[in-house]
Amino acid sequence: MGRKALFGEKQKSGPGRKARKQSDPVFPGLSIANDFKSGNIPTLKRKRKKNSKNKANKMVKSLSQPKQLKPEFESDVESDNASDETVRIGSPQSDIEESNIRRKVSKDKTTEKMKKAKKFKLSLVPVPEEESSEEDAEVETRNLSAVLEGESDSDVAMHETDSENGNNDMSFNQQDDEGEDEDRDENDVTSNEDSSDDEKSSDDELPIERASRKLQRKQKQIAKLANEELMETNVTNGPELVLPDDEEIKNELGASDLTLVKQRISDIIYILSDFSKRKDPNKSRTDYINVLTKDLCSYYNYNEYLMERLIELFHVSELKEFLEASEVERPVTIRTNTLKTRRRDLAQALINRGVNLDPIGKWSRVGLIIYDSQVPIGATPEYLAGHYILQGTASLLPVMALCPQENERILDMCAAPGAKTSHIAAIMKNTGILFANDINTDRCKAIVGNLHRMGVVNSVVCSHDGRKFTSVLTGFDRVLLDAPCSGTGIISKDPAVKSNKEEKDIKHFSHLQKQLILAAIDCVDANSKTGGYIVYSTCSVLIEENEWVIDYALKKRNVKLVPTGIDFGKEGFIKYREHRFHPSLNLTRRFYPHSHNTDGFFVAKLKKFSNIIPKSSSADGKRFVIALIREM
Ligand SMILES: C[S@@+](CC[C@H](N)C(=O)[O-])C[C@H]1O[C@@H](n2cnc3c(N)ncnc32)[C@H](O)[C@@H]1O
Repeated sequence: MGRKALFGEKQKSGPGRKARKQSDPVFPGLSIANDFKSGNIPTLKRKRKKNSKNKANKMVKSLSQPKQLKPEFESDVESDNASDETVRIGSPQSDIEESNIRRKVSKDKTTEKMKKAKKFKLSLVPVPEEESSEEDAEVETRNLSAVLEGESDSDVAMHETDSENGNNDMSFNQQDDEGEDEDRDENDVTSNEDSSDDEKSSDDELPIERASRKLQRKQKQIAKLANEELMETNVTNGPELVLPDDEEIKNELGASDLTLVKQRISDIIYILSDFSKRKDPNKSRTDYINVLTKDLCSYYNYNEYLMERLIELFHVSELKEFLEASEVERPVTIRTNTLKTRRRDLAQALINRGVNLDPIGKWSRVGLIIYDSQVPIGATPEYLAGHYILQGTASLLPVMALCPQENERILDMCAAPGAKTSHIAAIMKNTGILFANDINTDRCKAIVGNLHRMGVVNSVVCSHDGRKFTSVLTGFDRVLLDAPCSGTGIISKDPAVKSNKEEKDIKHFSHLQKQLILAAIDCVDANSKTGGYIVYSTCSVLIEENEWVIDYALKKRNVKLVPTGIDFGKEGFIKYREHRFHPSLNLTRRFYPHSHNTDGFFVAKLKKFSNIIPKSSSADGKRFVIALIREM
């Protein structure tokens, strides 16, 4: 697994880096050849002598065989020196001139490219000091950015050959660079790149030592450049920022260009991250937060209420990461249905169909991440045969926390469309009895369809209001409450959440969740021999739908929080603004798109230790119901 299947041959886009034909040799001068002919190179060591000899031989041979420039080379010279027609280079002098032209063109272009690279790669590019470093730096920049983007060597090679096909300038530069690299390797005498260092180092220095020294020098340059850039950014930020008033913000919002807004977001975040030092003395934190809220709303299309909740939830710099990650879709993941197949076999079958995949991670034995696929992943024969289900990574976590056992009686209180139900059934190995309930009868059809396809035979699908499920059945070993929620953790899937979830919606969900969790607890038998557990989960990141609900349940019922068994994710909050939650809320887990590359998710696991409903809570319960009625 993890190996990419080769389905169809890759189109050859040109010779590889190593195999590429070198451009015609370029001679900085004839002195070496003449020296060699006269035997006047006394200080060279044996290997260098050999290299020089080879090179001189090549030079002599080349001089005796006049060559024509290659078309791509010609076009480059032509473009930069329009008056120069294609030239036959037949004399040493013209070779030298040719070499100079080539070097000039190459240097100009390399410098230009370096400037571009510097602009986009920011701190990753070394400052060019001399021609050869520029060329090395460029190659390194390409490689480094390839590494950062997760490309393999072959990918880098592919880019190079692509550029060869598509862009003569690129091709010319690369060939020229490589040619010069080889010259340096072949003959250090003519290289001025390391001359000063070479003087310092001993003649016996190993190539690897020389390379290492060169690398260190580049790293220093990178650090220096990064620092300079940081300083530059800092200088333009902070004190120079003038906060606009409401009228100005309104006018800006009318404009289609959000560049100004984006810049101000960065500036304000910069100031807020060290407020006492960077603030304008005449402005308060609230002033900055107000403008930031408006700017973020207009830039990312959120309503103000939701943005305010998120600003309260995250540190400003983390908030931006969350917002950015919520704009990007999560990777496609599937869960192997172990009732029908094994992950290894499924992976192989899908690889054979042209799917590029990997296991999700060590923590799951059934999940697979799909990088790309030549077939629609929701319509393969394996899918139709129920060998897998499309399921987000985070949605595996509540079932793992529930930890179903064979032969138990389990309730999935809000089950549609049944992804988690079928996961539970698979872990139970189709034993015991599993109730899949959902208030929405239409959505219950989806549960039935999924359970059929997946070969689940231990389930009863029913449609009741979960809040009243105690009047239907109780005495379960475990209950999963994957509660209806605002969906603030899955904004990348449903961007409408950003604008359509208002305060009243969050309040509505929070109340519904509190009612559902009490019902879920009441459905569980505290004396279950194997269980007595309730798992609560949402795909929301808001405290009102998560920690508040659990804290409420802890007060109302004889339950305690226990570890979820998931060894990643962030701890739930135990304090939030003026609120203080039960300290055990640190046992709950939060998952975020920007930190875990999963949907935003919350998971809590409760153990019921008594079936008695605390008396005080019944009075509270009445008050709660009255409050609810008033709000409706
Ligand atoms: C987050 S979805 C459940 C997803 C499901 N667990 C899965 O993994 O496929 C929440 C579900 O709760 C259902 N729901 C909403 N209110 C309910 C209630 N009072 N009782 C039972 N189900 C309810 C909705 O119809 C919706 O299907």
